[in-house]
Amino acid sequence: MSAPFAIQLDEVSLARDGRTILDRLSVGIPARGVTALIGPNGAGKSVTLRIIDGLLRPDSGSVRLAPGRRAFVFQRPALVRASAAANLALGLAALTLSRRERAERVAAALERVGLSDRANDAATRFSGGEQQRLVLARAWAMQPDLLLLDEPTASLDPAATETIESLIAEMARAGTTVLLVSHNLGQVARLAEEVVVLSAGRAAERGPTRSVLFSPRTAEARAYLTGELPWTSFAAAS
Ligand SMILES: Nc1ncnc2c1ncn2[C@@H]1O[C@H](COP(=O)(O)OP(=O)(O)OP(=O)(O)O)[C@@H](O)[C@H]1O
Repeated sequence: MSAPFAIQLDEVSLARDGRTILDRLSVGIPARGVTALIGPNGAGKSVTLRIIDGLLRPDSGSVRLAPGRRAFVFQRPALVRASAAANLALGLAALTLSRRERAERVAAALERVGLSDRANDAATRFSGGEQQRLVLARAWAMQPDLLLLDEPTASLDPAATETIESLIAEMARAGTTVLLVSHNLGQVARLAEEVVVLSAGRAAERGPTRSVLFSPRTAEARAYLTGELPWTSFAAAS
């Protein structure tokens, strides 16, 4: 794998029910910082994350990952019917930690997302925003080398969004490779250094966040961004 990339997809294709979902997708994700994967509904963003995580196997092409621990935060929080603390401890089960270290990490993670007083409450009864804070706390406690995020703040209130964004930024600063799927372009601008625009299962464009968001070079990226940034179309109309 070329040194600066933590993830390298080469000519990855996937079809389902006779429809092409990924079309010889080739893209490298830098080891450092946050990379955002953006693009219209159905472009193949979630499928790409699932392939990277090994949940889906492509029909052809290769996926190479730098070695290390992965954490995947789904759009809908995946929690078991147990307390918040137990859900966090489960996330740490694969790590070699003493009982005391595990308890300390669980407590620190709950504290980090402002849920210390909810440690013993049933996680599946938490509100959507609380559940999402909890799954992010679980990922944080795992100290992963690679963090895959699928619209982690969709439907969260501004305060919860802020907490989650600061956690993501902190993990990236600590050396975690972050790949973020988001339609929230403000969030993409706040967090990501690099942006990849996916369109119809191909990487239509990639580059530094500001240049992709504000000066897209391709028709696919422009079409997506015009739809997503209303002020762009207002500017064009005036
Ligand atoms: N298991 C599956 N079987 C059949 N089709 C699938 C399957 N998984 C995904 N697809 C299709 O693949 C396409 C890409 O889906 P994906 O969820 O990756 O889109 P996305 O870019 O994440 O979109 P969104 O922004 O709406 O979340 C969609 O048309 C979807 O219907």
